[in-house]
Amino acid sequence: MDCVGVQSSGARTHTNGSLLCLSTQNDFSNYSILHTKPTVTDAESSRELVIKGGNVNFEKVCFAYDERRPLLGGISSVAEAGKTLAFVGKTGSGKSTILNLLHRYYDIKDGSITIDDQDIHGVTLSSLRANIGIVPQKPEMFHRSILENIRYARLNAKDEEIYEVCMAAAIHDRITTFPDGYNTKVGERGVRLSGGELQRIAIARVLLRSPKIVILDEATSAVDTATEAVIQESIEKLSSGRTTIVVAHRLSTIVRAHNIIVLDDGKIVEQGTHAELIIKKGKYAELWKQQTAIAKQDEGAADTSCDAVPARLAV
Ligand SMILES: Nc1ncnc2c1ncn2[C@@H]1O[C@H](COP(=O)(O)OP(=O)(O)OP(=O)(O)O)[C@@H](O)[C@H]1O
Repeated sequence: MDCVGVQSSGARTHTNGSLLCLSTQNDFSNYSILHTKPTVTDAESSRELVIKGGNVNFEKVCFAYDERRPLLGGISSVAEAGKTLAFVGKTGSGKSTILNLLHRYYDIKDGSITIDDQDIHGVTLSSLRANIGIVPQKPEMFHRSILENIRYARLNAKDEEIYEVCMAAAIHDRITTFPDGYNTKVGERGVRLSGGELQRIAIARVLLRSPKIVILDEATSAVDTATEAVIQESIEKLSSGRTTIVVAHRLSTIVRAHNIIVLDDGKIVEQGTHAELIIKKGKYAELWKQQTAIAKQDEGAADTSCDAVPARLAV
């Protein structure tokens, strides 16, 4: 996980998906979680993951955080090599959980997830995570400069390479407007940066590492239309030539996805391209109608009909 170990002034541990940040001023022995055995570990027979195209296959995936409350009830779908698979659905439907399972923060209860025909439970965690780049909802930053925060993704990257990925992530011009430019300190956990800036810096980090598979958990917070357009531009650069699995809250960011899965209560209720789902006039079309209506209220410009995709978003 990109965020593990990023805070030079603290310690982190990651057991069963929970993340704990501790100050170095504390006596760690008081924290029992540090002595907790991780529940997700390498099997003795684990091999290194070998990426060919980056085909990700979810096969009847079942999962529950708590046995008494089943969450995912048999999710099957494929993210084809180099293509984009998007998950949408109401809050709590299990979208982020699917990303957590792919990254093996938790192990699935039933079914399988394979990458290029290799079960993710049969490969080493380090090789799995090295081949998947994550843009999380809340990117982790450490209180250093923007340059150092991005270089964290590849320690031997030259400054010029960092500028390049920032240009691709549509954040370079913004950074250069800061008085200290790339040397700007981001504040603890990046508090001095806006949500949109943090997301683009996280995209730049992944671009620097250049993995074949990318996971993008879109931030829920609303951004204005102009920011959305630049974020969209950077996401397109990120997705290009990579298998991309996106959890989307703003449907406008996934209209070009090759397949969109609509989840409800941990089950797939619809799937298809944006155009197919709009024609279907089901849950996705309803959500699209609601979001474009809100955009119209905000901007006073968008067309709210399900049939008309705004030109900027045309498939
Ligand atoms: N670590 C956890 N332990 C127990 N329950 C969890 C955990 N993480 C998530 N859940 C629960 O699982 C359900 C699905 O959560 P998940 O984050 O996957 O939903 P989501 O569709 O991504 O929601 P959102 O759109 O709000 O981000 C929710 O009811 C949530 O409360």
